[in-house]
Amino acid sequence: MSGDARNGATALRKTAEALTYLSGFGNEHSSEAVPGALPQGRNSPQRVPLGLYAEQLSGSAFTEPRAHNRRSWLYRIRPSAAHPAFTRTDNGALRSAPFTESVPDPNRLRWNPLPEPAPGTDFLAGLWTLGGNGDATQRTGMAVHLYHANSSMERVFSDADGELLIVPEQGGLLLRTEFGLLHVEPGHVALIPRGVRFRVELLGDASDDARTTHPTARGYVCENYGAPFQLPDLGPIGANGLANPRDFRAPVAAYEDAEADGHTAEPVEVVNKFCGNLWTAMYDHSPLDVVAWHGNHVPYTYDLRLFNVIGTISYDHPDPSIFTVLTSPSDTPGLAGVDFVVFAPRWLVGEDTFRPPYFHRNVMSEYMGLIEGAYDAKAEGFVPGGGSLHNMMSAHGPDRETFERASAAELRPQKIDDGLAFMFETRWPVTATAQAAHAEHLQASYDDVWQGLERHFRAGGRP
Ligand SMILES: O=C(O)Cc1cc(O)ccc1O
Ligand SMILES: [Fe+2]
Repeated sequence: MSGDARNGATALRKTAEALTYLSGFGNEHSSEAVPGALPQGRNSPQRVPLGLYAEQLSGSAFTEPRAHNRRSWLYRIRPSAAHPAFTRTDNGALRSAPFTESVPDPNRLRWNPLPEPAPGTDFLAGLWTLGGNGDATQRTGMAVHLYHANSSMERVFSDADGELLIVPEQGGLLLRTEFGLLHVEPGHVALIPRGVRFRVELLGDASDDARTTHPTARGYVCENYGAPFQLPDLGPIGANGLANPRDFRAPVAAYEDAEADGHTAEPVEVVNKFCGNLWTAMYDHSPLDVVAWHGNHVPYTYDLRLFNVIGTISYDHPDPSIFTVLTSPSDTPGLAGVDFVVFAPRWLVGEDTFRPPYFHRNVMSEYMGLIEGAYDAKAEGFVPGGGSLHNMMSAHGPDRETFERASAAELRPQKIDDGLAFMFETRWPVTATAQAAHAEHLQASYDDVWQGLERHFRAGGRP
């Protein structure tokens, strides 16, 4: 990395670390980068302050119930409508629902991390689809993507097909969005709502040493075609707990204006994912030109280590739905299109209890990833940046080594704080893409982790 590039990365990180945010989940936020830019008392005045254009961005139908209604008003230098025609561009390794390249596979599958990307791979080019379900054109289902990038985006991306839940595993990210800037590090997540334009810039590792090497970024993305993620109901848990609403952070308004001092704006490539395909157009200005905004269809971040973990203080452990950070409800109450679940550091105190995840078969399909460290059901082979897929009704649970260790362990209070795992759990089976089903980094003998689980049964006697 050249001295200039290093200074650039350091400056970018300083920008990221100095950001301020608005607090709260689902709020009616408002923000202005220039005082007086936000119209007061109405959304669409005859003339918008400072000569801005008013524009509504709808994330729900106008007519959806108030509790589900999502829209924001953006006050921008140019209206979004001022752009040339989009033309098709290469989808790269991005695939969309319906997933028809492979037959749905009942086998337990596990992948190692993605291989190194070619030089100059930005976040968008680095997206690699593992699989998913539903239909992007019907706004149902979800896709699991991974990304591995080594270059900041210069172009801008938006996804008409769904919202993007970005789960970094390596490398900090600066997200420049229409609503302002967001900073995420591994252990945080970011949510870009449907249709919101953004650019991903790479910050590298938070430690100084790593910043002297070329920044790379790796992680996971859940593309949710269905209803926007919301906080789960808490039921008997009460009014507090799990992910607390005030810990979600939305950006403050910030805009790009290359023409500010009479300069000519550089053309900006804008890529739009629409019904499964990528489309591109060259804009004569940056679409990240929103000077003020208000509304509830906004991007946000959340630090997973702030998750208030609830579990047993007697015996057994609750089903992992107790670890739900965000849920996308489907049309059947209690049955999520997709849940985002985190296995955060926590104490295990259950008495006379097999403490790791139990053996089970689940009508829901579970994709699991690892952000850091280890996961308590797997002694080895499930590594940060890798992932496992336990599809509808497939039998899974602790590997042999974990089973033997946990069955013999002395049950003292034990802190699990050596890892951060997550799950995208969906009501529909996940069909792998061809590239995932035939990937070199697909593990050949995952089934073997359950080999050698010996018979201990003796009729008429205790083992
Ligand atoms: O499969 C997994 O590891 C996730 C999981 C954890 C747990 O404690 C119970 C059920 C479950 O699906
Ligand atoms: Fe499971």
